[in-house]
Amino acid sequence: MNDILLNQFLNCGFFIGDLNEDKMWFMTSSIRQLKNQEENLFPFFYLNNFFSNKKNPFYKGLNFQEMSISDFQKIIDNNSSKKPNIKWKSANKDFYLKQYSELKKEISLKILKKGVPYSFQEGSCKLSKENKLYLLKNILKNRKKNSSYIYGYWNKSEGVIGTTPELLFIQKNNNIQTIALAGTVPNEKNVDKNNFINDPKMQNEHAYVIEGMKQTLEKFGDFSFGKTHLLELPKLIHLKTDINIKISENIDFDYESFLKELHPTAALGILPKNSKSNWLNSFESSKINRGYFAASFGVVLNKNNSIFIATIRGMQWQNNTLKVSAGGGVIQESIFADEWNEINTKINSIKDNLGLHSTI
Ligand SMILES: C=C(O[C@H]1C=CC=C(C(=O)O)[C@@H]1O)C(=O)O
Repeated sequence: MNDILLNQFLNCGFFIGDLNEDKMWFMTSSIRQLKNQEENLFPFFYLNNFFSNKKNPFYKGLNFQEMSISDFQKIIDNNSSKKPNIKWKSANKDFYLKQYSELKKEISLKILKKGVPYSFQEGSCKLSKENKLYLLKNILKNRKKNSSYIYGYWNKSEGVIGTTPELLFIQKNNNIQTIALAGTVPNEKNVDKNNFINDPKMQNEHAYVIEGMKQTLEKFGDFSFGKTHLLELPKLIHLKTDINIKISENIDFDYESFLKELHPTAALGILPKNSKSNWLNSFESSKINRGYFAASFGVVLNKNNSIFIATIRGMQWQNNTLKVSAGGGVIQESIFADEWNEINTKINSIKDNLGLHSTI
């Protein structure tokens, strides 16, 4: 990547990187939003919103590259960057409490088993190119070799950047790899990992995600679940189960229909997925918009190879307004104070990852 390309990338760019594989894909230069996906346009990026109702989620630029994350880091590190001076408000507790209380009512009425309320912390700052470089440098510097994915997208007025553990799926021919991820504890020195993995509340929260995924996946083929284990991130630990699906021969796999069936799973949305409950939608009709929080984001290399993630653990912006959002699964056994703590821990972990250290 030369200086001209880097400059174009910082104006308008897309990237997704796989930390386990030390591999990333990025796209820049005259990026167009396509009306529909045309087969000969591979590779392209896909960015929808949480509800998957964006009209033109396909993006194509003139320059598309694959490189190792380590090589990309060397290029980025050679350029000067600047920490953004962000004025933060406090995290929005009222917005969270309202969702939490409504959800708890629906759970007690047995309309829902699980939901994922969220909140956010808002800040203001107009991000310059040097600021974007600073955020990029930080997510690269703070990366660990684990099953997480770095991602980013921006144009002149909006953007999102972060490091997510929430893989939606990787498609390689008729094999699909996905995960169930739910149950969280801060990764602190004295954390009792055994206690965490055996905690009945955490296990239930996790089991609900698996239950929802089984219902979706059985439509596509045979699937197998790995053993539930710990995913240890720098600041948080989660319960994770790997899932593999072999797409049935009689199904002509189409990543877009699969994505729309799968997302949001109960790790980000609700269980049951097809519930008549209006809980998930109702918070969107308020003035507060999720924007790109927990949206589906992917790179489609060709018909047989794509990778999709959910944009959690990141910061998004629109003009001068920045937002760091976080959600957490709530079930019958959940306690408000613990859940609100989890939201704050997650928000802090995101700011740490981006090098925006400050307390909330
Ligand atoms: C929705 C988020 O996390 C999800 C992913 C992992 C663990 C989760 C949990 O324990 O609640 C959430 O389902 C978020 O961080 O914003």
